[in-house]
Amino acid sequence: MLKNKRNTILKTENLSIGYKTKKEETVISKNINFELEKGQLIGLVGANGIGKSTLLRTLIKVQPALSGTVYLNQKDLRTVSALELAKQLSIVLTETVTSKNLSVYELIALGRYPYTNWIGNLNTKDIEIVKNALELVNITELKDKKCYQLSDGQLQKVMIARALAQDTDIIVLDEPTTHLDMYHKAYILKLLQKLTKETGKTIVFSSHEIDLAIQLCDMMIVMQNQSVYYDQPCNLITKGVFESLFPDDLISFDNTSGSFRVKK
Ligand SMILES: Nc1ncnc2c1ncn2[C@@H]1O[C@H](COP(=O)(O)OP(=O)(O)OP(=O)(O)O)[C@@H](O)[C@H]1O
Repeated sequence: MLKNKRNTILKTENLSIGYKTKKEETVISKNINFELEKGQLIGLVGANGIGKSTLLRTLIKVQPALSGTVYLNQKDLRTVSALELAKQLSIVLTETVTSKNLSVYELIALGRYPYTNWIGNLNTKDIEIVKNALELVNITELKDKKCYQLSDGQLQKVMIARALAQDTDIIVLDEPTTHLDMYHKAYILKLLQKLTKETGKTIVFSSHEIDLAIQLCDMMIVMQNQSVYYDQPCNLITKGVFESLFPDDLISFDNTSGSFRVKK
């Protein structure tokens, strides 16, 4: 049966990512091909330094592709203006929250910037969307707190609500579970899963929480030295992709439980 391509939100075609100076080009990864569909939760995993952040930065147009193409809603990313991009794609980078003096409400309201006038006045619809974002992430009671008063887990939820207020088709998060305890790692990823189902948005996140990603994601992008795999977690397990993710001297992947074990 032909797949319904209309649901594709973001697509890469023979994408090659890396860094270029006047003297040399360093290819971090190449032949990257995937199609992210509406309403899916997608986890991006791989060893330290393999290129996850480089890939995410290329997808959000912070750095150019070395070759190949990224399509956002069928349009070549190179031709998407900054304002169009802000209406279609939002980014959650908790490490870079510079405005911690703002209240939670004010920070989330900033998510409306692609739609408001230059003073940032919110109309009735904007206010409704901000309220809805607070409710979806279950942080309405935090709305008057200053961001510097929040724990890492609470701040992560606020940043997710800010991205929801931006009301884009796709939300990209770079390591949203860093600094969180086991419970809150699972909480945040489960929240992302719930949001994809309730809002129909596509959510892509990079993470070192491979076990959790296997349990919660619809699809996963697995980066290895020679290849980038894109498939459902169960298919990736069957193909043995996780077994070759790390050197096998310390940890091994258990196919039955879908998790890593330390070798004793
Ligand atoms: N600005 C840069 N210029 C040149 N090389 C870079 C730059 N930033 C990162 N790299 C290199 O690109 C490779 C991939 O780095 P990247 O940060 O994308 O990996 P990662 O998978 O996100 O790593 P981690 O899991 O440790 O965060 C590394 O070898 C890194 O040294």
